[in-house]
Amino acid sequence: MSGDRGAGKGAAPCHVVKEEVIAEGRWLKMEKTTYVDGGGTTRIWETAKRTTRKRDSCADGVGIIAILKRTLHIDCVVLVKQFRPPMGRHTLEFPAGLLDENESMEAAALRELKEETGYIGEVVGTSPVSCLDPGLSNCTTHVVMVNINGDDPENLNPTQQLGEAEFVEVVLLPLNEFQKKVDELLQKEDIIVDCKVYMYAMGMTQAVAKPSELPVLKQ
Ligand SMILES: Nc1nc(=O)[nH]c2c1ncn2[C@H]1C[C@H](O)[C@@H](COP(=O)(O)OP(=O)(O)O)O1
Repeated sequence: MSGDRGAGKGAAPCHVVKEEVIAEGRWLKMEKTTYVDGGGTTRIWETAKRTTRKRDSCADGVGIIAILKRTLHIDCVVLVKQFRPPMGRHTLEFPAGLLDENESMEAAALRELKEETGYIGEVVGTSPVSCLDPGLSNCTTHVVMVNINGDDPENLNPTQQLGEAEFVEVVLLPLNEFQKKVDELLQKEDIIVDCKVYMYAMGMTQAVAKPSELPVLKQ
């Protein structure tokens, strides 16, 4: 991006001046953030934060892209459906959860996957710390890629380890038709899909799109 208002060369250094807590609960707080914008003007932003972020941690939690691999089966993406009070309805999400004190993202991902789905997996990739809704909050996550060996005896009858107030349904959708199957589920049920899940679905569709679908080759 070029010009005076961009965040690049020549822009005034944007920075936060102060953060004042306006309201605080058990899990969340709201702050008034005073900052200097790219034009050098001091402004106010309303910011939501989790109260649970651990000291020395730059992430609040982990999200898990878990692929269930079984002999003679199409690979499946492991999703969870649960009632989310802020949405007032059920959501379709990747398994996810908050980091415990001194817990690595890999350990948190495998723990949350076991708790929410019953599956035991193996970490095959991790994302850098990434923001979730930066216009609203400082919430951050690591996305952790996990493979599940569905032929392993410990994964034949997966048993969730849910807390008393947790009601999580596991949903398996085939990777090769992922976007189509998500769309079908959304048509059938009154649920809302998490943005990360739908972006993954769109990305998978794009990744397997045939060269003949390029506009220049389409006749
Ligand atoms: N914003 C929240 N409000 C609550 O009233 N309770 C909350 C909030 N965020 C988390 N929690 C509670 C719910 C669970 O008991 C624990 C841990 O949640 P976790 O499983 O790690 O994460 P999610 O799957 O994203 O809920 O925190």
